[in-house]
Amino acid sequence: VSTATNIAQKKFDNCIMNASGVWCSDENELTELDRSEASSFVTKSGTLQPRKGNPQPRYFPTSLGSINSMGLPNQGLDYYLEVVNRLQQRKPHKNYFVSCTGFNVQEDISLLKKVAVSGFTGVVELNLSCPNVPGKPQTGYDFETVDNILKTVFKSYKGPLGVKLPPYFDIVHFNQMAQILNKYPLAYVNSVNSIGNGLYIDDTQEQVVIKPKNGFGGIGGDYIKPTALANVHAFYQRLNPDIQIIGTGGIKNGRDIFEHILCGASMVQVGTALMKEGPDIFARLTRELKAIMRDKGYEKIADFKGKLQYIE
Ligand SMILES: O=C(O)c1[nH]c(=O)[nH]c(=O)c1I
Repeated sequence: VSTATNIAQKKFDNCIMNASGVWCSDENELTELDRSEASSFVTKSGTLQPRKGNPQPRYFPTSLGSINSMGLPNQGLDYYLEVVNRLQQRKPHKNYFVSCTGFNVQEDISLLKKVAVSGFTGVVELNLSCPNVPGKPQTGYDFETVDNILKTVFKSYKGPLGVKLPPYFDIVHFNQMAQILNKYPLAYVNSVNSIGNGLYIDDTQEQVVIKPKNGFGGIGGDYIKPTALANVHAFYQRLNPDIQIIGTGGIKNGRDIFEHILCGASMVQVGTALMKEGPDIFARLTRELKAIMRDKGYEKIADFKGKLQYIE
């Protein structure tokens, strides 16, 4: 059986990789991902200037997942482009993803211009869903701004580009977002980012567990899998077929990956579980997915991608 896939007409020999923000903040972590069974990696979202991010503690793992309010700490887009462009010199090289995010549409344009002149030949992921920069609204929940950003971006950036979206919780919002997204030549939509502004409490100390924002942070892990699957399938049902879906959220075993692909995902990304288990997780996940495919008689992921059945 093969777990290979294609995104933006690029071949990946495995449909499993990291989620932006996890194990991808510097060259060391990116190199560890590159050496793992993951078929690619995406960098931490790069900004125009490096950022320290929010005060610690700003990440906390729980038995069912995680809460984070990192605050977009990163080395700056230039750093990630330098690392990735060096890795992509090797023969053969994998196809890589670089994530970036600006604080307004002009910054998004500047970031993409940097990518264009850098010689990067991979795929850009524009993060529209960071929930943890105090005072910065979730771009993905401002539909007019999303429309304006994509209209402006696609005037100047001609390379393969996907967007990272927050989770939506209303059918009308799925419809409205799909209507906007279908206007643009997107390579893919990546659903979902963490569920923003959750709260986890340590009841022995009667206290929150992260410092920023009085303990409010993005939720990942088991808590968000039903929401992630719904967003993957909702967009799979609504987007025109040349906009692919990357499924992120609640993946920690082969079954979770199988379900994301059943919902329509062409690639899946792992966040919280990767943070807990490290890059060895990709060998385990690949083994588990292949075992499920063998049991069910599927040769390749196209055999079951998007084939979720309803109850008539
Ligand atoms: O706080 C972060 O750095 C962060 N945390 C998330 O859970 N999602 C994001 O897109 C980002 I940019």
